Amino acid sequence: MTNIAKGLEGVLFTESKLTFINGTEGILTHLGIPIQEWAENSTFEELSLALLSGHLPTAAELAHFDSQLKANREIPAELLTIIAGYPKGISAMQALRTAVSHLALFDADAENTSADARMAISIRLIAKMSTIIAAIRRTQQGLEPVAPRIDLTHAANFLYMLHGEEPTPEQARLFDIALVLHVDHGMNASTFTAIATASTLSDQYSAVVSAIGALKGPLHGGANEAVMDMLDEIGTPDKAADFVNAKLDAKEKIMGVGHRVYKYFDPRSRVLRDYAAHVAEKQGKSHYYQILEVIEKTVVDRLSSKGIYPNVDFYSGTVYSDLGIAKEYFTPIFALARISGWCASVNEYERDNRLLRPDAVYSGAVDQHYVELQDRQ
Ligand SMILES: CC(=O)SCCNC(=O)CCNC(=O)[C@H](O)C(C)(C)COP(=O)(O)OP(=O)(O)OC[C@H]1O[C@@H](n2cnc3c(N)ncnc32)[C@H](O)[C@@H]1OP(=O)(O)O
Ligand SMILES: O=C([O-])CC(=O)C(=O)O
Repeated sequence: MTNIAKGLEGVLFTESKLTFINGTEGILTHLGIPIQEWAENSTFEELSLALLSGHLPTAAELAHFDSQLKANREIPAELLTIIAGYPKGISAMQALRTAVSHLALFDADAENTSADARMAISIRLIAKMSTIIAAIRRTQQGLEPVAPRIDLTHAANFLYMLHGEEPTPEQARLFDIALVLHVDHGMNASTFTAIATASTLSDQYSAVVSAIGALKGPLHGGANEAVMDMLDEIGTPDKAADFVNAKLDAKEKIMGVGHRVYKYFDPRSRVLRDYAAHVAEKQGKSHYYQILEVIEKTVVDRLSSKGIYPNVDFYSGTVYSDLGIAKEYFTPIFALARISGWCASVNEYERDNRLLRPDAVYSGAVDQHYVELQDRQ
């Protein structure tokens, strides 16, 4: 009997120096540094550069990278016109996937797959992703896009372009922490997809467009929006426990919980919960946070014996919602952060590339012969 690793669970296909996860103890590190330390001390810009370069950058390296990102924030005017012409009411992830593909058409070097070109395109993509997402949101609302500012951090500039007004320093920092928490996560489905595409020696844009498609699904990045749908469906905290129990009795999944690798609390969900709690406390407990507290307790009571706990998507939506972000944009925001992890992982893999090509056990018919159309039953 041949063993099949369904869902590729536990299959090791490469080495990586970027991210380590211990799923039983709920530990996540980047370059050996715990995620909690990155969240507390670092920024999206710094973690992105650390993963792209493989080391903790010096102040001069970080300043240079920051200036490169700022210089690359603008997107072509033609692309803005294309984005503004997308049909109204489309899903934000569909729009993002298409817009990044369109962006490649305006990059004369898009199909250059040398290591230097991949790095330069990575920087352009990281910088422009925020401008694209904000432009999609605003044009979908019938508003004018807001041009990026170079005097703001990556996080603050995104909120500024999205809302058309500068965030407070506290809002900008909270959003930056959320980005830091989402930058990378080992061989998750979208990173694996990006690597699989690049392993054919396809270009960086194609790898990222593939990854956006993989992130979109509700079993992966799309779960953050699905959590908010669930909270809206539940409505009030007193209904949360019954809702969860009924779902589990019907053998249905609760969104934002469970993970292929973590069989304990996802450490990112703990950081996000603390911030969500802090904001809820300050603003008078938001009903979303209160519902999540009940869901978490019910899930842990019923499913911790199966290793099912809240994941990163569980609390992120309440934090974004507190920042005035519509739920359709939660998954694009995941992409806004993960773009750095995708690019860093692709660039690392490409240094010693081998075509990714797994196999399947054939279980179909054998010894058959072609039957003429008129002779078939
Ligand atoms: C950023 C991220 O991608 S984090 C993940 C985001 N996704 C979600 O939150 C969606 C909800 N969660 C899930 O669907 C899953 O936990 C996944 C897809 C994340 C991981 O799935 P897998 O490792 O393939 O586990 P699988 O789906 O096979 O489930 C294993 C068992 O746990 C149960 N289980 C897993 N997740 C859940 C859940 N969210 N709610 C209830 N039960 C669950 C399954 O029903 C199954 O039970 P069984 O053995 O009795 O049949
Ligand atoms: O690692 C995974 O499978 C999913 C995940 O948490 C992530 O991509 O952040």
